[in-house]
Amino acid sequence: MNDDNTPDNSEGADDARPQRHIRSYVLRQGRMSPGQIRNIEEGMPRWGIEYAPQAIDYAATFGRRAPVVLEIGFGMGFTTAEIATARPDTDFIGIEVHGPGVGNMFKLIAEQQLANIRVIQHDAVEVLRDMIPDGSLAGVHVYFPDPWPKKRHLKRRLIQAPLVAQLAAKLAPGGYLHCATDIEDYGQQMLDVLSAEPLLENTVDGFAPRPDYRPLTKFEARGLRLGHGVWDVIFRRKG
Ligand SMILES: C[S@@+](CC[C@H](N)C(=O)[O-])C[C@H]1O[C@@H](n2cnc3c(N)ncnc32)[C@H](O)[C@@H]1O
Repeated sequence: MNDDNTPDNSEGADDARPQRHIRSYVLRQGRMSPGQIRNIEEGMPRWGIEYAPQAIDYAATFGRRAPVVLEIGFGMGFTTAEIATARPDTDFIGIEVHGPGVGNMFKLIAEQQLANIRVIQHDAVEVLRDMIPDGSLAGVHVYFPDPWPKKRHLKRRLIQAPLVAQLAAKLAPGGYLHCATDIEDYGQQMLDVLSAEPLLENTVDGFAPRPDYRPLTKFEARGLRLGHGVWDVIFRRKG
């Protein structure tokens, strides 16, 4: 990632190594301020979940039984905090690889005393595979995933058939998968891939109107400044 957390144009040093799966990000450590480092050191033991190849016990993690919504790639966490504040009866697990974003998420949790957010700093693909039980989620949010606009980078996009099949399997019947993007062809890709997943059905005909519960995200605002449109895609698990 570049410093502004957008994909850069290089292939990244990790491309030469054998990989278990194609990464949807290139990790740049970026410049972590002492404050951000402190936020992570203080936040991780309280609201962090360390990656481990072991299913998360939601009740033990949150100290209650409530619907659980997973967010992939929360960026700086502002949207996550706003949604979690508006939905106190739902628990949220946010996954993000970018250190400054994770630090900021912990800062927001501490400042706003948000009891219903936990954070995992790890590749979402591995977290899904190893830590999220099948049929356990009330919803999944994937807001403005890295667009990877160059043709040779399209394979890095998150929303592709194998991941969507995995996400669908993690949803409880009736649970929803909500993706949004400001890149038109990625929006169409989202609609096509979700439509082709047998476990899912569209909540509307085609693209969804932006639902009230989704605030403007940082990357959405950036896209709007650049004159982009916005495409929301919301499907439910059948059954
Ligand atoms: C373009 S930003 C959007 C951030 C935020 N959702 C927003 O709308 O402002 C995409 C984020 O996804 C994160 N990301 C990309 N691939 C990821 C992965 N496999 N696991 C976890 N986070 C990932 C990136 O680090 C980045 O912060």
